[in-house]
Amino acid sequence: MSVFPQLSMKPEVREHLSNVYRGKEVESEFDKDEVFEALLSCLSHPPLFTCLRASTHLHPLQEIQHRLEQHLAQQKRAPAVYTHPQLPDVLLLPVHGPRHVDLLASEVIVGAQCGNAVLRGAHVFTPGILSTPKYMKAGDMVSVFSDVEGKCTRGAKEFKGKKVFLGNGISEVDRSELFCSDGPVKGVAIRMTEPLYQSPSFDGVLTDEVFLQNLPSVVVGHVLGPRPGERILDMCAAPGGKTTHIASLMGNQGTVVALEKIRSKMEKVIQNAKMLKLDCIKAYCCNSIHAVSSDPAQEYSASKPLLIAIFCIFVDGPPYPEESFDRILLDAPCSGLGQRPNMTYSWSLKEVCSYQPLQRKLLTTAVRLLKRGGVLVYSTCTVTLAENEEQVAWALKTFPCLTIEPQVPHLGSEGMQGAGLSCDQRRLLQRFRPELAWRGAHFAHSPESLLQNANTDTIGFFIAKFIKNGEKCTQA
Ligand SMILES: C[S@@+](CC[C@H](N)C(=O)[O-])C[C@H]1O[C@@H](n2cnc3c(N)ncnc32)[C@H](O)[C@@H]1O
Repeated sequence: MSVFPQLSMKPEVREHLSNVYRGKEVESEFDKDEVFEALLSCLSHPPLFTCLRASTHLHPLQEIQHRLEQHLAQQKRAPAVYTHPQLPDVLLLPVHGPRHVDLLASEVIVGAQCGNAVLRGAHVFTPGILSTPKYMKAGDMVSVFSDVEGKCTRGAKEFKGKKVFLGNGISEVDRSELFCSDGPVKGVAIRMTEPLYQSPSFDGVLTDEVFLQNLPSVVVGHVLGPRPGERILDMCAAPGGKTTHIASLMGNQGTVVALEKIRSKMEKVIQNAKMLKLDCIKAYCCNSIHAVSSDPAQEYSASKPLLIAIFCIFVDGPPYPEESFDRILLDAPCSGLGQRPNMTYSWSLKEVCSYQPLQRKLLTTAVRLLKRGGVLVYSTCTVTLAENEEQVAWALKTFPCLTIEPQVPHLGSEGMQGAGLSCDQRRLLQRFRPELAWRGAHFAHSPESLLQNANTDTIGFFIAKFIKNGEKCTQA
């Protein structure tokens, strides 16, 4: 059963995407039109599981699983907590839904982003609320809707536009506390008691032991394969999900340099590193395109005052000499079309297409910073060819020293056709394609049948692993 409308997008973006999935080059055992329709449907629904990465650098997985089960047992509908058969630091909680929930007379409208979070188990926090009934008081039962097209004005008392039902909850605030001149009170505004998709809220739960992370993102850390004592670069780090995973896999031994262009986001990386007790992470605010210096001494003295230069060297901040990292992760900024759930994608085709050149600049810096014999992992959470397979084809052509390598674990599908890669090359890539397993409702019966879909009913995601070979890498 599909309860939500398909992901809607500008016709030009839809056509662009449709060409990827229905293109002539694409040979498919499935009906291409059905696969494309399934993609648009599954993207507007939440994935089958909530995935938690366990802090196995601090405690054994089973201990964390046990503590989580105990914690959840205090909630009314405690879901089972499964371990993942191939990922030693993952706990999976099935998401149940869509459930039957009766509509109530009082309606609260939340922004689309807040709505997406509610579908993944969150309560409604005050900044997410756009509209409430005129006389809403703390203690009132309300139905919560998402303003999927972004048309509702903040402070409205009703909304007649397109909205999607998310479930029922109990208000913890009066309306007057939400829309006052000095901003809303902080914290939870609506506690979701009957969500359409049932999944526990993890706000403030075992904060140093579990970290909410999509399953393909956890796979990225394992594919990178960091080892204790290595020097690793995460070029686009915030909020630090993958940075902290890398540091955890290294047993907090070695150095993980985390770069992030936006300062406030970089601070989130620091917070997460602290929360998970990972002090081998060194985070800096930096545009990673400029993170390489061919001659560090010259770079420091020519472009920075001496004191800043000495400070940079002392704190190990960017820029870095060529070939100075054992492994590099480029979890690139991207068009984000694989994110779930998402009911409206508002970007223009120009915006979607703007990422390919940026990703190429970042890839170029990554290749320069990587040691010979080192590993580069490139990943995105989008489903376009241009940002995924086409980037791999471009990188192989531009940097003859790069080869693509098998990935362990390989839980997704192979890379898609249409970018000129050979069959063997595509087999080495990893694409998570939820559309291939899309069934609609999340009510599998046995744990086995449920877990069978854990690796497929995920967000849309792409991973490529490269090795930089012996020869000095000059751009072709
Ligand atoms: C896909 S997100 C990274 C998610 C992160 N790896 C994680 O798992 O938590 C991409 C991040 O790259 C940052 N970013 C974009 N352009 C950048 C650049 N030129 N240099 C450094 N960071 C950049 C964005 O601000 C964003 O936080």
